[in-house]
Amino acid sequence: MRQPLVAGNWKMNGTRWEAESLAKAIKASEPDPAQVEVLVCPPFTAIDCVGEILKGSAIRYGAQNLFWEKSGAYTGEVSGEMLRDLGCRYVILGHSERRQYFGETDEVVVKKYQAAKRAGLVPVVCVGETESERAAGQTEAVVGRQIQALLQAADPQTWQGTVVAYEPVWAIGTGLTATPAQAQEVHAFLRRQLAAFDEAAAQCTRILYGGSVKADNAAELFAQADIDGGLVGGASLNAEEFLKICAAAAGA
Ligand SMILES: O=C[C@H](O)COP(=O)(O)O
Repeated sequence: MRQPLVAGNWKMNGTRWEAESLAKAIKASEPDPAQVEVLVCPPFTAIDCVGEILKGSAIRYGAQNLFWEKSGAYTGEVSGEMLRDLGCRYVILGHSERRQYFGETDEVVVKKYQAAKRAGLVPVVCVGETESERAAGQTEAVVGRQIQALLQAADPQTWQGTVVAYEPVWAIGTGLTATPAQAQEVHAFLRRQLAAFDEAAAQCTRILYGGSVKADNAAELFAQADIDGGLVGGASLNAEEFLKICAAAAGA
């Protein structure tokens, strides 16, 4: 039995004051942690203050990226060890926006995965195809390449906890959600890849869906057998909407 996880990716949004207000509002109506695990990933600048707000709560917080070295002359970068020092439990890796705007390759994502594990962070590794790749019938080829790059470098002994997020690029921030059937098909494909890597990993790994998840479509997505929660962008910036999505996961 996999515990549902709903993760809010706040992306590059919000002042510290706005982040505090959002965290307070989510904490005020905190979902039952026995039913759903809730994670928020503020921008680096707000991690510390959100962590303070969330003290005493079961809501987890994490980051949206890291650099793979522990420390050194890497201007502008932040290491996994620094994130742990801030109390982060999770880190999102390989988001399509990082692949698209910052040139992150599968190789870079693997290095970041290994750095997250070294630092004791739980990686949330994102995969997903573009609209043209889907139209060309390449969804499994693209998503398969992305997950295989990771699995070939990973060790089943240390995989435990790792979260995978399927985010079709064409559904991110567009209002176009994959249908539950489309999402389930890719999630089942990913779970088969995990089974070939390690049967226990296939059973335990939470595979989240991301891409225009909203309160009104969350329940039918989360009802799919291989969808274990969501990675939520825009809708995670509104506490009421985000909490409804968490409630949908709790009830799945
Ligand atoms: O990380 C979250 C995803 O990019 C989804 O974003 P969205 O919910 O705004 O489509």
